[in-house]
This record gives sequence, C-alpha cells and structure tokens, in this order.
Amino acid sequence: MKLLEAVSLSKTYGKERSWFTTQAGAMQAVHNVSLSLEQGETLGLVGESGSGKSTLGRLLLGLDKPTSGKVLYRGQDITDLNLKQMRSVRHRMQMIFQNSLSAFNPLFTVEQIIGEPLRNYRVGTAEARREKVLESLERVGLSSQYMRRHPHELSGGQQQRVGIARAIVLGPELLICDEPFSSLDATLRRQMLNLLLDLKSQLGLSYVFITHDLSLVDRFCDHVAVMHQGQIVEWQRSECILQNAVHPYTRSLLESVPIQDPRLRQVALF
Ligand SMILES: Nc1ncnc2c1ncn2[C@@H]1O[C@H](COP(=O)(O)OP(=O)(O)OP(=O)(O)O)[C@@H](O)[C@H]1O
Repeated sequence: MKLLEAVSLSKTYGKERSWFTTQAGAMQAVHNVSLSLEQGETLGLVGESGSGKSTLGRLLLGLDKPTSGKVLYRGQDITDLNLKQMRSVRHRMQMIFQNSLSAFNPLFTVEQIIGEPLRNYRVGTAEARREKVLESLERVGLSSQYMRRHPHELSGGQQQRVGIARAIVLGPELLICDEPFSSLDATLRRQMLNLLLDLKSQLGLSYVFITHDLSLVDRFCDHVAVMHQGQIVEWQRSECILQNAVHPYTRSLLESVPIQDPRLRQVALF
C-alpha cells in the first residue's frame, strides 16, 4: 500500500504579481516532482542547499500548497483539503525540524511542549495526556525528571529528542525529518539515527528523511531521491546508489562522501 504519493508537484514562489513580487522574480523551488513511499519505508531526499528539499517536504505534509500537482495520502488527495479536513490527516503525519529549539515555546516546560499536540487534538484527560507525554519521553531515551525542564536547560541532543517525542506523541504513521541532526556532532548524529531506526521498528513508522549528506542514506534509507534545482534527477534503492549513480550531479555529491570500501569508491566515482 502506498502511504504517500506526489504526482507532478510544482511550487513556484513569487509567481503572483503583487506589490512585492513580479513574474520576472518567480522562483521555481520544486518542478514536476513525482515520488511515492510505501508504508514502513524510509525515503532519503538528498541534495545541496537550495535544491528544493524543504519545500518538497512542506508540500508533502500539506504545510504549503503546490502551484500544480497533487499529494495523495493513503490514496486520498489531500492537496486541496481545508483546515478542518486537514486536521483529520495531519495527526498521522508529523515533522521533525533541524532546530527544534526555535519551534519550542521557550516559556513551556518539556511536559507542555510534548503535550501541546495532545491538547490541540483534545486527547483524553489531563492525567491521560501526562501518561502519553511520559511514554513518548521514555521512548526517546529521556527520564521523567526532564518533564519540568525548559528548552534552554537542555543540550542540543536532548532538544532534538524532545522534538521527536513531540512528533510521535499523537501516534503518527509518517515523520518528515528535515535535516534533523545536522547541527549535532558525528557521535550524537549516529545515536539519533539509531533512535529513529528503533522507533521505526517499535511504532511501524515511515520516514521521509531530508539531508544534504549522502553518506547518511546508505544505512538508514530504503530508497534515495536526489534533488537538483527543484527536480528529482535520480531515484534508486539506497544500497545501489554508491555503485550505480547515473546522474553527474549524484556523482559530484558522492565525491564528498567518505566511502570505506575503496572498490565501491572506484565504482561510484568512475
Ligand atoms: N517562502 C519562500 N519564498 C520564496 N522563495 C523560497 C521560499 N522558500 C524557499 N524558497 C526558495 O526556494 C528554493 C528552494 O529552497 P528550499 O529551502 O526548499 O531548499 P533546500 O534544498 O531545502 O535548501 P536548504 O538545505 O538550504 O534548506 C531556494 O532558492 C529558496 O530560496
């Protein structure tokens, strides 16, 4: 069953003529992108800065409307849903951001931050919500003693864990992770990727994993889509991308990837 599908998605910014923009200033951030994600799979969306990855992520989640094309979730066209209709789909799809701290209310405690989606969706009693918050917190490896802390009292890794706890608290099926660990050091990044892998098998999650780092996709993703100037220029199973990269842009990305096996490196680059 296809969980998510994009059909000929395009997004142009600044297309409408207004006081601020002109046709000449239009920027096509995403151009005619089609892709799909099976339930339980992870799709890596790779490309350099400005290639359109975040815009595509927002379009898939319905946070932004496409200029043309559509998004299907479990076969349902969600492109033109109004806010109320979108609400019934939104709790099944959540996003993890690069910088969780900027998405948190600095005055909230960790319990309030993770519990906010539960309050928004009026889930259960205050006691039941507290239980769910605790469960999510423990799933991401933080103990109950963090409940009363504020975001600025947490390390970068702990902030990202709280961001993940908040994203899973409503029991979603799909997480769109937008460069979630790029500000963390290599050791922490590995730990967090392992956490996402554990959550995937425990909760049956599917991921769209946005990154500029092709070295992360090998172990973590099932398929890889390479984006360049708003288009998908390459689509492969992740274990094949090192050896069978076809597009010159993918090959140029591979040049910056440390590949352990020198034989694979030969194949990848030439
Ligand atoms: N709201 C917006 N208004 C106008 N232009 C935008 C907007 N959002 C993105 N863009 C432009 O669209 C293009 C793609 O941006 P996007 O953020 O999707 O790329 P990205 O691959 O995610 O880059 P990064 O990794 O740096 O976030 C860029 O040229 C960007 O300036």
